[in-house]
Amino acid sequence: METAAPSAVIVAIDGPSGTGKSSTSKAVAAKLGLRYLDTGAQYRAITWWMITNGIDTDDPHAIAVAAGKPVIESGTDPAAPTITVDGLDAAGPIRTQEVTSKVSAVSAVPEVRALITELQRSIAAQAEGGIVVEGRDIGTTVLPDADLKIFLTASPEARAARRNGELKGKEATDLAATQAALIKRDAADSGRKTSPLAKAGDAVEVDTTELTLDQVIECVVTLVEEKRAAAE
Ligand SMILES: Nc1ncnc2c1ncn2[C@@H]1O[C@H](COP(=O)(O)OP(=O)(O)OP(=O)(O)O)[C@@H](O)[C@H]1O
Ligand SMILES: Nc1ccn([C@@H]2O[C@H](COP(=O)(O)O)[C@@H](O)[C@H]2O)c(=O)n1
Repeated sequence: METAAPSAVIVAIDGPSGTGKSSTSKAVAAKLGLRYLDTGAQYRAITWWMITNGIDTDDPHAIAVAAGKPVIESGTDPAAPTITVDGLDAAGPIRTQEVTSKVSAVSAVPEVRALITELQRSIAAQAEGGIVVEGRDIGTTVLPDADLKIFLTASPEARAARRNGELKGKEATDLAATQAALIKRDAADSGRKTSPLAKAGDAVEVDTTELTLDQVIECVVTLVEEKRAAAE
């Protein structure tokens, strides 16, 4: 007798910066044979395009006018996610401090959000076996009908320590400065008018402060498996 393939499942993972969304989402998708979409990378990519094309990132009107110009493509293999802008690999350039400091202003522009949201929905719709999509507004706005919504949190201290662990040897690692920068970005992302960073009413909140990454992954895998079992 043939065993039926598990049903396609759409998982939305949101939360503030440094809570473990990318690491968790990639690992969960890989373990469960799902696709993976990093929506922050898409907002970073459009921000990088604005910077390299001389658009003033403090001018929402200029950003809105240019928003439709870049072609952003995301590869959704969790083992090797990709991001290109106009066919160019943007994976490195989108992680610079300059992009990180400007991305909240660019992502707050409604025209940018409308375009990127449409792109995200079309990628999710094409993921036949299911997908894990991570960001800030996935459960609330992009995929409000997701099968499972998770909202990751962690204390600012834990998040800053994790970020500094990543930067060690590459850039200055002033813990207080790292913490201040991530709190500032969260405040901008939570305070914008159009689809701010927020927990969906039906999301499961997981505080990762005292958990290892493996424990968070295991917790989310279990929640997905429970959803799948309930749907059978
Ligand atoms: N539970 C955890 N315990 C310890 N370190 C963790 C944990 N979860 C994630 N990390 C580490 O913290 C760092 C940030 O994680 P990650 O990039 O996944 O967060 P994020 O929420 O996607 O951040 P951002 O929104 O800023 O992209 C990574 O170096 C990751 O390995
Ligand atoms: N759904 C999302 C995802 C991200 N953003 C914006 O992009 C920034 C970068 O996100 P990272 O996850 O790569 O750190 C983030 O600070 C937001 O400004 C968003 O608006 N919506």
